[in-house]
Amino acid sequence: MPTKSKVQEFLKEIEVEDLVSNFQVMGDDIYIDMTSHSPAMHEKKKLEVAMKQAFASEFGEQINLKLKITSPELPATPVTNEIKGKQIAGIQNIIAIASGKGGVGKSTVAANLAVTLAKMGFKVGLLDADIYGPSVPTMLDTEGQKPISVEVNGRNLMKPIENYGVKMLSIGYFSGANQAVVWRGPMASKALNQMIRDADWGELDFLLIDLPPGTGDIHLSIIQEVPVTGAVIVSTPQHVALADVRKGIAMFNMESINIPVLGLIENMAYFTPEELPENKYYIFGKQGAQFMAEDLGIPVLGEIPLIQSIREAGDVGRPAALQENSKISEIYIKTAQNMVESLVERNKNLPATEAVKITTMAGCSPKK
Ligand SMILES: Nc1ncnc2c1ncn2[C@@H]1O[C@H](COP(=O)(O)OP(=O)(O)OP(=O)(O)O)[C@@H](O)[C@H]1O
Repeated sequence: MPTKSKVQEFLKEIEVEDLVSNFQVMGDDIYIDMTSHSPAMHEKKKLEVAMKQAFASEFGEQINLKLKITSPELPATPVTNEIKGKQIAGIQNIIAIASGKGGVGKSTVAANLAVTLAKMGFKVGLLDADIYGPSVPTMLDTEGQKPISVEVNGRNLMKPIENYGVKMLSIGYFSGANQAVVWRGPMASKALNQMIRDADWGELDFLLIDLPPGTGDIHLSIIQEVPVTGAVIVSTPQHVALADVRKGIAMFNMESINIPVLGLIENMAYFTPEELPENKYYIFGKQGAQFMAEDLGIPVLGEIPLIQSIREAGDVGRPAALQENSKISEIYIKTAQNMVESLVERNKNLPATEAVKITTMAGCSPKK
């Protein structure tokens, strides 16, 4: 038969003591008043089921657990963003690059941003989480390479492949990558988690994660398990693409996720012919992203033109932003600076974490 002190001990053991405001034991009846972590109905239900199971296995099926679970008091001040998931030693900032829709150039933008940040003197990693269509190996000319295993502090870790000053991992480097298309969410997120946590990334200022397009369960599991500092959304100016941006942003703003959106990058914002670099043709419409960003209260970090050489550069594995003193490299430097500034702004809202260190690099200028 449970006693009050045994119940007290058990509440401590299962680490819910701080949620319990009152409890009584009367024979096999145990009354517990407690508060859930979140007001969401499913959270309360989850807590109830977990408590019932735990008590039945500790004190026997005959006990009668009478739970009263109330919602936590909503804080008077708005909740500040917090870093989710366990910190990854050595990695200062994890940025998710997302798009509401496929084919908007998210991977191209991620690859160009990565090489630009590296050129600016940051230590950069790029994780290709687009397991259904990995493009990092092609875009950064590392196709066919195989990450080796290294021993670090007694653990066998994957060593990321390196090119253009960027460390990278992609499912595309592993045999069986073709099977990834049939993977379900949990398998995919397990593979990704390994590429994040069982890899020798070393010290990084930024780990960019090229997410798959859309807003599926892979996204949810990555962004819930990985301590993402902020998200960058890539879109083209068309209405259909912009409509999906709202969905992407809504996902990051979900109560259980709450990852700040650092801003929007408008890709293929206008067309510029190679021979007339000052001419801009807004073939997909003008300022759509600008209006949407204003509406959603997020900054536009950059407007990347539609240029033939961006596509060609992606195909040959040398991101266009690497072309010294070109318009496109200038645009990417400005975009990366805006992203860092937005990150600094975001980090002001944070409790002191590793991520805050980047504030010392505010307004960073490109390496000479
Ligand atoms: N600004 C640009 N100018 C010209 N071509 C571009 C530009 N951005 C991307 N592209 C080209 O568009 C195609 C699609 O780009 P990319 O693979 O980066 O899209 P994505 O959004 O990552 O696609 P998905 O996530 O659906 O695989 C590529 O051929 C790429 O070279």
